Amino acid sequence: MHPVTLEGVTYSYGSGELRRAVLRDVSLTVAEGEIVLLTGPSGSGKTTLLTLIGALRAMQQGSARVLGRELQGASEAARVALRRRIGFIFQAHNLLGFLSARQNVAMALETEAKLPERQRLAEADRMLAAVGLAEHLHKAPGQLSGGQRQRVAVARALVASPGLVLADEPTAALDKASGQEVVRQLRDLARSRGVAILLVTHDPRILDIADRVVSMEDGRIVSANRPAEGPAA
Ligand SMILES: Nc1ncnc2c1ncn2[C@@H]1O[C@H](COP(=O)(O)OP(=O)(O)OP(=O)(O)O)[C@@H](O)[C@H]1O
Repeated sequence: MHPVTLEGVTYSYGSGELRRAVLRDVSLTVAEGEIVLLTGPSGSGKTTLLTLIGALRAMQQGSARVLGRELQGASEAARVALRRRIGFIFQAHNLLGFLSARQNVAMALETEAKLPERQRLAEADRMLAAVGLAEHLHKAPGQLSGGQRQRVAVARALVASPGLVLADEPTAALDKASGQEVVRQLRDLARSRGVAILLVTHDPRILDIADRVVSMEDGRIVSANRPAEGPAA
C-alpha cells in the first residue's frame, strides 16, 4: 500500500458567501521511497494539501489514506497519533535556539517508546553524522549556517523512522548549493529507508532532484511529470 493515496480531495475555507474551494478534486499517490515535489503559484493550495496529508487539519470531502490510516472522519486522537509517524520540515527550521543540534534532534524521539536519554542522544548523533554534521553536535542553531540548520531539521524529521516526510519550502532561505545539498541528503536518506517525501517548493533549482513533479493551479493538479530530461540527479 502506498504511504499516501488521495482521492477526490476537496477543501474550502470560510463559510456562507465567503466559502471558497482551495482544493478541488485532488487525487495523488506517493509511493514508498519516492520523492514528489509539489509546485505551483502562490495560493494554489499546496500548503493546504500538505497540512491535510499531515493530519494537521480535518478533512472535508474525499478520501486520504496516509500510512495506512483513512483521514476522512478520523478523530482528533487518531490524527495526533498519525502525526507522530510523520516527519515535518518547514521553511523556518523551527529548531529551539537554546538547545544544541543533538538535543533538537533527540527531542523528536521523546514521544516514542520510552528510550533512555543516552540512547536518544546516541541516535541523534548518528542521524546528524548522516547529514554531515558530526563535527557540530554541540552547537546551538545560532552557531550554524542556514544550510546546516536545515540539515539539523532533516535529521530531526528522520530520526524517529517516519514512514513519510512532509516538507514545506525547506530551501526558501538557502542559496543554491546549500538548498540542493539539503534536498539531496533528504532524498538519499529517505530512499535508503523507503520513506516517502512530499515537498512543497517554489524553488526551480531543486526540481531535478525529484522522482516526480506535481503542479497545482487554482486548487487542482494540472500536471504530474517526471522532471525535465537531464543527467540523473
Ligand atoms: N486559514 C485560512 N483561512 C482562509 N483562507 C486561507 C487559509 N489558509 C489559506 N487560505 C487561502 O487558501 C488559498 C490556498 O492557500 P495555500 O496556503 O494552501 O496555498 P499555497 O499554494 O501553499 O500558497 P503559497 O505558495 O503562497 O504558500 C489561498 O488563497 C489562501 O489565501
